[in-house]
Amino acid sequence: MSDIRVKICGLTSADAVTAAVEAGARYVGFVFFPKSPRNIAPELAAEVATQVPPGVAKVALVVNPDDALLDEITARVPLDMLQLHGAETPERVAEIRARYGLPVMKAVGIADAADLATLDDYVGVADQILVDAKPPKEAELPGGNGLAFDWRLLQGRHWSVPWMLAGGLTPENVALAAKLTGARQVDVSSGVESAPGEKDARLVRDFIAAVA
Ligand SMILES: O=C(O)c1ccccc1NCC(=O)[C@H](O)[C@H](O)COP(=O)(O)O
Repeated sequence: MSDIRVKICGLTSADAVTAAVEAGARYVGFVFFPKSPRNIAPELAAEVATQVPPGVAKVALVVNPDDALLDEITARVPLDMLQLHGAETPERVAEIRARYGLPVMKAVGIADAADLATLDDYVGVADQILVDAKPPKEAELPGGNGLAFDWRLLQGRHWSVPWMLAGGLTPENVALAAKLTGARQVDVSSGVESAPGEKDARLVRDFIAAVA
């Protein structure tokens, strides 16, 4: 048992949540970003979140959120963590953490070695960091693009907060990605879908089994 913790992100239905939980996911992610094919209404997220058992963290993914959006989501949905996936500054991360009393995971996009320095800005501010692929300039979405970065960039890197590897992970490549980077937590969205926003229960099982 490798005990790598898996986050399945972008769940949009009760069936998808059940598939993720039954397969052994330790985190389930809900995307609150209207441009995304994985966007979920707070009402539906609230409903499906109630079926998530203790021990599985319910994560709300937001992009440069204002307080009104966060007020609404946190009031309606029983959450365990906020994932900030935009250009939130360390100051804004600290503000959100203090205002909502929830752990915050800050996503940072990586394309080359220079981007790694940005991660350090959030250590000591965020509770966790999500090391993701940097989206292409023309991308509609700041994440969830199914693109990987060069995992060798992370070799020999250590952070004093828990971190998660993301970006283009699939059932086929996740074991190698974890081995090369030393990641103990991994996050996936597109790699376990049959179409954008449609989680495939078999791919979810295969992904988690690949790092079990
Ligand atoms: O998934 C989305 O649609 C999305 C929209 C806006 C910001 C982030 C988004 N997704 C991020 C993730 O699902 C993951 O945290 C991560 O980026 C992995 O995505 P993928 O490469 O698709 O596995």
